[in-house]
Amino acid sequence: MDSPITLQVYLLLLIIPVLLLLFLNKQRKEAEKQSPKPKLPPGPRKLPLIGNLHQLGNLPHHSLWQLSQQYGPLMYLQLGQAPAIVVSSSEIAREVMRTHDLASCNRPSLFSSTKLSYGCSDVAFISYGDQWRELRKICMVELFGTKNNSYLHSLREEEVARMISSISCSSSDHPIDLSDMLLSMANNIICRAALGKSYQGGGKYEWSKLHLMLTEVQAVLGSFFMADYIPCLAWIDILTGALARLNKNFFDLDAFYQQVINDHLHQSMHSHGQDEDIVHTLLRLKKETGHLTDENIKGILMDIFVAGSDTSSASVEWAMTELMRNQQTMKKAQDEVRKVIGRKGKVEESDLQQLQYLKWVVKETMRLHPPAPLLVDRETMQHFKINGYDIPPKTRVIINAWGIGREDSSWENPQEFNPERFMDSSIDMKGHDFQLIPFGAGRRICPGMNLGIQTVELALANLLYSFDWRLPDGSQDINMDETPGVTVHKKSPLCLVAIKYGGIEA
Ligand code: HEM
Repeated sequence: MDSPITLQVYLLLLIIPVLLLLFLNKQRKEAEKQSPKPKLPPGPRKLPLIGNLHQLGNLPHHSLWQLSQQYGPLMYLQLGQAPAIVVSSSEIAREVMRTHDLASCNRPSLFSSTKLSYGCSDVAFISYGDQWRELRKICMVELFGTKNNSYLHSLREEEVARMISSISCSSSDHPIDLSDMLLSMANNIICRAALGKSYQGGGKYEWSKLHLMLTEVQAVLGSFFMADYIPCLAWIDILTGALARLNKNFFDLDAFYQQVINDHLHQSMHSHGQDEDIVHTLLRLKKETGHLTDENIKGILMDIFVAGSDTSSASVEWAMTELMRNQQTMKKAQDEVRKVIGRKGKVEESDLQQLQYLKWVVKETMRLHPPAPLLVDRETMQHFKINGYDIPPKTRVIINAWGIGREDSSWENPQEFNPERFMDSSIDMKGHDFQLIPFGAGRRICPGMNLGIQTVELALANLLYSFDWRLPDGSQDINMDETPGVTVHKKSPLCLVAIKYGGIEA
């Protein structure tokens, strides 16, 4: 007797969800009719599920630049499930990073970066808001600002001098791996700034191990994209081992940072002010303000190690590469520095103001080879309009600084390496002129910009002053291929023969 009733119940259970879906669909369609569809920027057709991900290629700054030639400087893409705009002109960059900076200065919450930044407890990946403002102020005022000037200044001079002396010791018949030397120099500056006296050229903290872990982190950040773009396909990251690699890296790095912090707690704190390393400053602020957590401190350390060293070394590497391919420019830069410094023996930071041509060389290098060619992804928080197009909230913002540096309308013969183009120009690279934005612009501009620029200028000036450079016997040209990743390096290391410049000895 029960069975007809049970059948009716089953039927009802089936019909109700179907009716509900139909009802919701009708509601959605009506709502769409009432509010007109947003007018999105143009962009290429997308495939189901992956959208335009397949069009990013190995070197996304190149592929996106190509696409922008067809679809324009404000382009709309669907990256898996993430809607994104790609900005490829200085005018649109100004609109985004100045006019609509507040609406577009969030960071997307990515699976890999969230994990590595201790759940976005750092500065680079934390969402825009009060906590970001507070951490950022600590970076600008306490870590990289005038308070620490003299400490950072002496670290830079010591480490550049150390690099120059180890190049001097190499045989003038054999090529040296300049890329590797530059990376060690930049790493030593950052490690000593962060860890202070505990870090003596490696020693206790095994820099080589940390460096390997960080290199792997960069690779993971760049390649871990299934979970970041198509969450329902995250299992592919599990199968390919990306998740295991990420977990291992995080585990190793966390152990390293924990050890650093424990050791610092057992050391006597330097008095507030000169010569206080970054970890000591952060631990002091934690005690004084009660606002910082250990997660914040470890997150900021991660930012500094990941963002601070290979960006500077990559810039000098590219500058030397371009100068080797443009021997007349090399000669002008060397003549200038040798004339200004004379027989003093080394370039000091106080000399840099007089090296006008060298500064143009650095700007020109940053134009053609910004170390982070797509900056760091932002995400919009509110709706806004650019050139009549709607930009909805929660849209990723990708700014192609590499492409903007090659824009025909801003630069004459943009592919040419020509530092003289800055002769009668006031364009700087500090976020005011949107044609040249290697450090980004607006609220999220790089807080380590001054430290980065000083390191690059000082290292390059000393390399040009102290040595003449030639390609190893048998090599005709330099390979300009780039490595994929957040920071772009030369694919093959820059190997050169260094010949000590005779004009230095008195
Ligand atoms: C040549 C050297 C450097 C270059 C080219 C560079 C480039 C950049 C770029 C493009 C951004 C993203 C800006 C944006 O979103 O608009 C950034 C952010 C950042 N950089 Fe640098 N950087 C350099 C050196 C450094 C150094 C030395 C440090 C620290 C020691 C550093 C720490 C950071 C941090 C913490 C952020 C995140 C800021 C935020 O989201 O609020 N950078 N950098």
